[in-house]
Amino acid sequence: MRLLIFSIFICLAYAKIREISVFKSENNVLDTGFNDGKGYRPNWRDLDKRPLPEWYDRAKIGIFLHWGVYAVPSFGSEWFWMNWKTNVTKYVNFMDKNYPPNFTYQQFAPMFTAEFFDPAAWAQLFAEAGAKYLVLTSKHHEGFTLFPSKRSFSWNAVDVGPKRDLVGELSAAVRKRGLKFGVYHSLYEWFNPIYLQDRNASFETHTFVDTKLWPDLKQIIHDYKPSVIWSDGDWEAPDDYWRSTDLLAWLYNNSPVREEVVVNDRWGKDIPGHHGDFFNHADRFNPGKLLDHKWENAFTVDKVSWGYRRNMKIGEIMSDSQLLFQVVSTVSCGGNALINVGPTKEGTIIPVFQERLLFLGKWLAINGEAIYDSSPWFSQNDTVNGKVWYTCTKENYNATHPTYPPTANDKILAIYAIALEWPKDNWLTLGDITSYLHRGTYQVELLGNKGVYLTWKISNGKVAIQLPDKATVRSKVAWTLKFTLK
Ligand SMILES: C[C@@H]1O[C@@H](Oc2ccc([N+](=O)[O-])cc2)[C@@H](O)[C@H](O)[C@@H]1O
Repeated sequence: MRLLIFSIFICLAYAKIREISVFKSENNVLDTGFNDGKGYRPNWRDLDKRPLPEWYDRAKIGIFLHWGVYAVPSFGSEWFWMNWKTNVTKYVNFMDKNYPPNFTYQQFAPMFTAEFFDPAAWAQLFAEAGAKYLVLTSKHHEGFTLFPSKRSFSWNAVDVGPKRDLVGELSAAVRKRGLKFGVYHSLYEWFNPIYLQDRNASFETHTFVDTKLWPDLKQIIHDYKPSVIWSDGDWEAPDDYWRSTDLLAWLYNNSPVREEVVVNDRWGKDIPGHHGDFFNHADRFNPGKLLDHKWENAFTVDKVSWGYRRNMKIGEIMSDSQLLFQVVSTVSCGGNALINVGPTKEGTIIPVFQERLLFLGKWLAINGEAIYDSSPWFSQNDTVNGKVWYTCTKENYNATHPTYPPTANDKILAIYAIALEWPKDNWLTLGDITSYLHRGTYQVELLGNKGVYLTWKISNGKVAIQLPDKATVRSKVAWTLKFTLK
């Protein structure tokens, strides 16, 4: 009898402890799904053990879209509202000059018309660009949602502006083209009074997180099943304010996307670069060397802004060669490239962005075998020729440690050297691959010129490879040599 009472007591105590790792959302309890030793516990040590879902490392190339009410003024950047309200001169002047005195940011929303938004055409563009996934801003710091949030009355794309579920339509369209669909989601909202209340309480209350943030994200996850959650706007508060580990445990254990979802690293102050399936670190992060964790270089074709700006100048837009430098150096170092463009309020992607993306797609159609499903090789950036970056492909490629150099167990199928500059005399000099070519067991060809084997000469630890006549070469801007065993 005493034993029985004791065990009942233990059970009750256990149930009480469990409650702590579980939190309540609007309509139901968000159970982290950790149960009886199964699943991930809501702590970073446990969450960090999760293997990276394979598709993500294989994909390498994604498209990022920053689309919201800021596309209406389309001036400065997607930080328009904040910059204006904090009296940054150029924004104040822009408003004084072009809008009546009492004009509010909310009044921009009906002008976000998206009348030309054609999700199938966008999806075709992204597929032709060679992208394998798309990340769309479901909500930026302004709080406007591109899906019908049940908690963002009259501040979402179905109630005002486009009068369409932009997340729903685009997710369906890109999936039809075989791309994975992901969402960017800003944790904080600049001017949300409930968030500001929590902030005023030194983040000791979690009302915003419990009644807005996680219910909205759950709505997104249930309705659109995103393969990427690209979190942002985390930096004002620690991860325990956001209840990040609870959300992630639920996401990994219990959510409908638990098999294939990947998340980035922006889950609270000091978390970036430490936790998450892949690391973004800072924006436009590109370390130029191997890292020991999967990472992603998120960068923007308009070098000044993530959101669309009507007054862009051509010199502020990445050139084809700058774009390829980012893609090639990133993939060589084990990263993915997430390439951002800002659509217009009318729902178009302007021709100069289309042109850059289609250029990339044409380059990948020839050189893609050095990019997709590739792994880092022993050397990343050639030590003699700094314009050359290496990748390789492996038999039994597995993405468990996607950013490591090859090990003794790896069978390398091909080594690729991608040159970002064509040598004036047609002889490409390399250092790091020289010892492989001594043996006479390798053959070298240029992607796009299949079956044409190139000759080389070795001296002083360097190899000079004779390239074909440039007029016969299909790639522009960057060229890939493929080294295989004969
Ligand atoms: C993708 C971008 O993310 C954030 O900006 C950041 C966030 C983090 C860093 N960082 O860690 O260096 C820099 C800019 C946003 O504020 C910005 O509007 C855009 O959405």
